[in-house]
Amino acid sequence: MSDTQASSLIETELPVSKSTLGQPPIYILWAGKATTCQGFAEKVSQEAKSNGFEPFKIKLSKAVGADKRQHLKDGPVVILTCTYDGKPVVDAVDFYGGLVELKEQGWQDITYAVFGYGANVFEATHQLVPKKINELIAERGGQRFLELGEGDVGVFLYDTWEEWRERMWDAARCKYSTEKHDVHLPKFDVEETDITERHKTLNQSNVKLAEVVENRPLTAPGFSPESRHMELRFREDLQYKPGDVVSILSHNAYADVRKVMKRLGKHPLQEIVIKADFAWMHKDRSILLADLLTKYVDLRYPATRANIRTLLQHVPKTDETKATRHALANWSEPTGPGKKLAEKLAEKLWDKFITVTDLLEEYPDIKLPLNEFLRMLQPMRARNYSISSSALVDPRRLTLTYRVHDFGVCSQFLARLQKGDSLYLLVDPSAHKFHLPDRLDIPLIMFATGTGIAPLRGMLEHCAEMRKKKEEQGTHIEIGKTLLFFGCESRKSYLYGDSDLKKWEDYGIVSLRPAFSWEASKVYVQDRLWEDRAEVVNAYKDAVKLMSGPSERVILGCGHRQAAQSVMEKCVDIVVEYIEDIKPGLGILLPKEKKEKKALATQIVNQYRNLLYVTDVF
Ligand SMILES: Cc1cc2nc3c(=O)[nH]c(=O)nc-3n(C[C@H](O)[C@H](O)[C@H](O)COP(=O)(O)O)c2cc1C
Repeated sequence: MSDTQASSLIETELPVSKSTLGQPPIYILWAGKATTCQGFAEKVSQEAKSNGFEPFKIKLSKAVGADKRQHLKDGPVVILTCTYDGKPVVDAVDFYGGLVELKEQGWQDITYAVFGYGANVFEATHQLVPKKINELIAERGGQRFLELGEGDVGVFLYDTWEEWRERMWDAARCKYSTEKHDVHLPKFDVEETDITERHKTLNQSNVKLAEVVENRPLTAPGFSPESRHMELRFREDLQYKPGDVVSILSHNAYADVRKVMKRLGKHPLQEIVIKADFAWMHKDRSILLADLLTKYVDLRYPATRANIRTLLQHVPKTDETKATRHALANWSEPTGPGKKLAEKLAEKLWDKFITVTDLLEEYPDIKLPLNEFLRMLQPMRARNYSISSSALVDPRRLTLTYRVHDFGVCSQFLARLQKGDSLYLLVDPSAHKFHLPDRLDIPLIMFATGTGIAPLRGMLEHCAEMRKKKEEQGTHIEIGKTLLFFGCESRKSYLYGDSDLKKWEDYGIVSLRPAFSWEASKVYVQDRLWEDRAEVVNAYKDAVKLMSGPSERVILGCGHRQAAQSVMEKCVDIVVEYIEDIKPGLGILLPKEKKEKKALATQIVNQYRNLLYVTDVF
């Protein structure tokens, strides 16, 4: 804060100690109830120097009596006040009373102007106090240097005030022969703190700012769970490959924050000082509780059994709380006869995503202090999402394909974002090399379920864009045709099925093999794979011919763990049936027994895992 700013905020008392700057003083006498008048006084104070005056702000209550008045003669006096029910406000009562009772010319040699504000709905007493002060001072010998200003809180209050103030300065400068000059008015200066500080606190550095260009549903209206497509635009070029992931630090929904505050009986504006050493937060840091709950902790993390034991400790041991104690004890019993029930309930915690807050709501008997609640929470965790685009299209663009989970902090946060909103995220090269092979002419076999399509969509976009770019240059690039087995619940959740995937199929990049498990035919992705196994084997054989080594990834799967497992099992069956095509010469060595055949095929499939076949499961 500059000196000017600091001084303008300070209230003074009469007599004032004047500086040696040689500027005449201006006395700003004010009294109001709320902040209106304080703001007016502050404004005059801030503008004084540039009009050649040294400002002194004084409450009207401190300007009562002859001894005080005698110090007001060497500069203009500006009086700012209002009326309540025809009467002065508390801080103006003595001043007003003194003025009414004053018999002699006590205001002689004092130059003054009054600005009053009030509401004209109070017809009978509208502006009564400022008007009276204005008249009485004149009667008591004061010299008015400007007519009364009358602001109405209902209409144009600040216009009236600004115009009056301008006239007041003109008149004051004229009377005291001061000059208007440029003084550095205290700037309304703010410094923006590093917005990525939270990311650093939560162990995430090098985040990049992106703007939401699009955030639209991919599933048909009314389909649940909803999946969405988000397009982001960055300020700088990105270097990512399809298959890479981004890491996003989200916010808790305010509804969740409010639930906690209400249950713990905390006011929304409660600030706290962190006294314990949370690993992820500085000691002695002061922070708005709502801010901490919104940004730093995960409010949707299921309660642990240790959490429930802590909750149990905070239930008073009375007869009335017996049922609560019994219920919580069932939950947290790790051994003994209650173990089975406890395990079942613990599963429920995860199935239903039951949080500490949910338990607090369910059991009002728990009297949990705030520090204990905070201690139980996990820090907000960044969530990873596969990139579903290719940087080849535009290095500043990146798309995400995500499902909105009922209990998902991050997916719900993403779903709330709108076009034009911004978001920080970390673009992280994929740890497990879930990438396209270097040679794009190798045909690929892809499996996806649900939003597992994300990285594969990016890869297909990459292939399509590569071909398009070459065509634009008048050259041709051989792109191997991908077989995409895509498991969806129904056509309503066939993500990109009628848009991008269709477009790339028409372009010869991909051959689509959707499997709809909720439709009458009930086809799962592994069923479709089995149906088309002859083509899969042919594609595999074509790929092997072009491969430079066994670590070229030609089979890529992304989706639910269970689906990936079923696909692997089907691959084993395919190897059994097509062993001679897959491993020429091995056919005759294949054992006769079905079980042993399968064991050998499983061995072969496992051999290629993470080499030729990579999966990304969730
Ligand atoms: C209870 C009440 C009584 C008021 N009486 C009067 C009045 O008699 N005359 C008038 O001009 N304004 C009257 N006002 C309007 C106030 O002067 C006006 O709202 C002003 O902005 C309040 O200033 P403050 O921000 O210092 O509280 C009244 C307002 C309230 C709430």
